[in-house]
Amino acid sequence: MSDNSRTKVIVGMSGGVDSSVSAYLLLQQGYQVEGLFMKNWEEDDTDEYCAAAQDLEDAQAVADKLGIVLHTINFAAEYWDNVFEYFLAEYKAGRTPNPDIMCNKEIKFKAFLEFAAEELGADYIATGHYVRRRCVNGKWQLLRGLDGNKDQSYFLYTLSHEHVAQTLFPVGELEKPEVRRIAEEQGLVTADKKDSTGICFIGERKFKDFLSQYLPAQPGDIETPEGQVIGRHEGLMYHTLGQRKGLHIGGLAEFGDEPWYVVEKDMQRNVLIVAQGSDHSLLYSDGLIANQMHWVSREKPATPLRCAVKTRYRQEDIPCTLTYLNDDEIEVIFDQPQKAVTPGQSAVFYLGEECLGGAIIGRYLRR
Ligand SMILES: Nc1ncnc2c1ncn2[C@@H]1O[C@H](COP(=O)(O)OP(=O)(O)OP(=O)(O)O)[C@@H](O)[C@H]1O
Repeated sequence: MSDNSRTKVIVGMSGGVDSSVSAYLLLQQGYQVEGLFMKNWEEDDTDEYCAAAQDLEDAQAVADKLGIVLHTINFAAEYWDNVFEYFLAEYKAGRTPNPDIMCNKEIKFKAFLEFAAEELGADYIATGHYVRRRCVNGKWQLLRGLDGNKDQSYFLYTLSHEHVAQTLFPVGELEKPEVRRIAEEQGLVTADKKDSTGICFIGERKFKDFLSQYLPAQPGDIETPEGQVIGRHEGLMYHTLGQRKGLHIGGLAEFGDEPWYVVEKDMQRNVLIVAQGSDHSLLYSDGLIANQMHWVSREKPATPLRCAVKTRYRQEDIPCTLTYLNDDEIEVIFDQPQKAVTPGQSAVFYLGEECLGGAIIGRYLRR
């Protein structure tokens, strides 16, 4: 086994089970390990939602149990400027952003990485993400996590091969139940802690209440694709393409009982367009246009490229063909039409186990 005792690793410790076990595994592998807890969101006085204080307490308890130092850092200003402002601007433009992807790009693999390397003398950083890496011809590739249910590569496609070279992902080689088992066996307080869900700064609050604090809502009509007004919405930003829940349409005798789905947001007219039936043709797209294309390898592959794409986390792979339209914009054509392709979300590309990179969906294509 290689001698890791001179290699310093700073583990991002969130107070969750995955990063707790990551720290433990790195110690087992003989590294010099220290933890770093980040605070990215300032709560207001009455905030009972964000569990950051509890998370810090848990991270500290795990660090104490493992006998490692836990540092703390506040990146709330960076988070606000680079993640939250983006999140608001996207919603304002009628799109559905993914702040976790931006957080990985701007905070974990920028602010955190720089701080760990420059201030804490890290040779590597580590996180509890379920992804793996491999070195091919001197270049690091990002791979899906071994546990297909937990794979988090979708959220990490903005990494470069240099980022991947500098980061260890100890739990990416394990299945989640095994991670919990290790935590239990080692008596870590996080062993049974629930996985975090949703967007961290929103927590368990109602999304609508949260967003309305920051963006003024503009009510408008709900129309059928034929232009018949069948209801009112409270603001387009509260709705996502493909959404069924929360439309409050019903009891329209002439339309029958089939549920309604959002098929378009007409930003210019402030109209929400809905259609009936979970298989309505307007829910499907043949492809998409995306921009801000990023390749983990930083080298543009030759296109057209046959690969697989995910347009959402936890989606099955969709076989597709990717073609460049210009330096930054791509067109993706699916082999089979797909439901609810959503502007603002990311399209992430794979070749087998390798996550190649991704781009932000600008619009869907319908023939
Ligand atoms: N507040 C934080 N401070 C330090 N590192 C963090 C923080 N939040 C997340 N991370 C790092 O990013 C990884 C992935 O974060 P994510 O929010 O997806 O948590 P997770 O997959 O539920 O993992 P965990 O069980 O460790 O919380 C974590 O495992 C951890 O290494």
